[in-house]
Amino acid sequence: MRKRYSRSGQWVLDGVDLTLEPGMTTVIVAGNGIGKSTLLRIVAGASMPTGGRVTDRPRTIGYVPERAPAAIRMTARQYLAHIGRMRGLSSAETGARTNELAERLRLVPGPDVPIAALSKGNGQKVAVIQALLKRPELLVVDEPATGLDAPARAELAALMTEAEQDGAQILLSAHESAVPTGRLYRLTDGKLVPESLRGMRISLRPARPGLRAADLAAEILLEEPGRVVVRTEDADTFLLRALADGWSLVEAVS
Ligand SMILES: Nc1ncnc2c1ncn2[C@@H]1O[C@H](COP(=O)(O)OP(=O)(O)OP(=O)(O)O)[C@@H](O)[C@H]1O
Repeated sequence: MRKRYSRSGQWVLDGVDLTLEPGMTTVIVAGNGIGKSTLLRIVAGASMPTGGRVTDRPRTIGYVPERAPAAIRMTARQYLAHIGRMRGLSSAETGARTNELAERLRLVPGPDVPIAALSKGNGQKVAVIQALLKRPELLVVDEPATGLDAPARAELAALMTEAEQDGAQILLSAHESAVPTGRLYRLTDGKLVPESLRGMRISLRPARPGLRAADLAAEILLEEPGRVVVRTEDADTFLLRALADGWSLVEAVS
């Protein structure tokens, strides 16, 4: 899948290939402005990719965006009643689940005040409640740590574990400072690199055109055009062998 926001703009996502599994949490880690929200919006169906597509997306999707819409004049309960109707829940089911989740997340002062009058963190709790109102088969949470106090973060973690145990596919984004547990991928240069592949990225010029770095050494974790990723502890051995074979070093970044 690829995504850019204008015809001549940079690719924010440039060849992302990701499979989510039921009952498993997948975490995308990257710094600010790299494209985490872009990827999560596309997976949740809130935005279209420029190229490629999302296949077999489950029917019931819970999506918690990074910033909850704040300017809603309805009360949280009215808004959640509306979401419950759209998801095919009865008013009794919606009411019971609203009360349960509002209590667990400690929504203050409660679901009966206008969303616009809630604090930022409590507005975020309403965004979490709407995503979990009907048990999601796909749960997408953009930076679960943002804006919530410690007890609410812990409760959200518990709710996500419950969703995982119910067999949901879960996709989260995070910064390095607060990485939840799960299968980790780093988003870098528009691509996903499994976290187990973290190490030294080494750009090389081959000794002769057409040579592949993978033929040089067994230590390579990932080969991309013009560069490889090797474990940091293997970097010296790999580089010495490459230089001895006549390759040139262009750049090495850990
Ligand atoms: N609607 C949009 N129109 C144009 N550019 C956009 C739009 N949304 C995001 N971008 C750009 O795409 C890039 C990735 O943004 P995105 O919000 O996906 O990053 P992020 O990794 O979630 O960042 P953060 O951690 O700061 O939330 C940024 O350069 C951003 O400016």
